[in-house]
Amino acid sequence: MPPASTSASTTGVVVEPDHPLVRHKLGLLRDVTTTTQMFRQLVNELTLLLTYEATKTLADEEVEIETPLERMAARRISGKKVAVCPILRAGMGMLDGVLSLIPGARVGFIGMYRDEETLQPIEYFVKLPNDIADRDVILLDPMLATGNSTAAAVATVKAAGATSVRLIALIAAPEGIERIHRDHPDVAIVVAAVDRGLNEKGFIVPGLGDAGDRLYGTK
Ligand SMILES: O=P(O)(O)OC[C@H]1O[C@H](OP(=O)(O)OP(=O)(O)O)[C@H](O)[C@@H]1O
Ligand SMILES: O=c1cc[nH]c(=O)[nH]1
Ligand SMILES: [Mg+2]
Repeated sequence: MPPASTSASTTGVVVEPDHPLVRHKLGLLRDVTTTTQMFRQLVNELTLLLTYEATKTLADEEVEIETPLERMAARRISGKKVAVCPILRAGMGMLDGVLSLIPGARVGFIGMYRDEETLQPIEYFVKLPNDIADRDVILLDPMLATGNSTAAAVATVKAAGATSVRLIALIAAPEGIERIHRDHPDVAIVVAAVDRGLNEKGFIVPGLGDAGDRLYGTK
């Protein structure tokens, strides 16, 4: 018998789905010979798989429905609605993947790039749903490197009233995870892989390079 209502805490959890499809697609994504077109498609597919993981803790409840044959108890997502917030640019590549599974989600945008010298984030655009305080927020960014950008984005949505925040990323460095755990221990992280670390320029190694440039064919 399923519970009448489910709602699990996501506090501080790092989920790395152990799945052959995730491993296979991530290997293709990292490969330097992968084309822009293929890269975009893989980001979309990986995001779909990670969204399945990231939404496992959304609350659901019992509802009575009628099939063509009889009445039955079904389950329906309850409680807060979702706001998806990509961190521009690279997070935009993940947006359609989430929206194809949660088509009714509201979308907020956080424009941010990291200064190449200081590795500090520079915010250049923010547009969030007015009722973000009442929503489960899913932040999207393929790369969690130093964690400076994600930490700033979490602060931005919290300043707007958000109290439930998750991050979906594709690759993280241990340094980035530590940073989020330290500054925002309530934020759950779902990531396809945690890599070895950062190089002297703050890039994740082995990583995949610059996610935004690979998504959009810049540089
Ligand atoms: O964890 P951090 O050290 O902050 O690094 C990660 C950030 O760097 C990349 O964005 P970038 O600055 O390249 O902007 P872009 O998406 O416009 O390319 C990436 O998409 C993250 O936002
Ligand atoms: O490895 C990295 C680090 C930051 N941003 C990226 O796109 N890649
Ligand atoms: Mg970039």
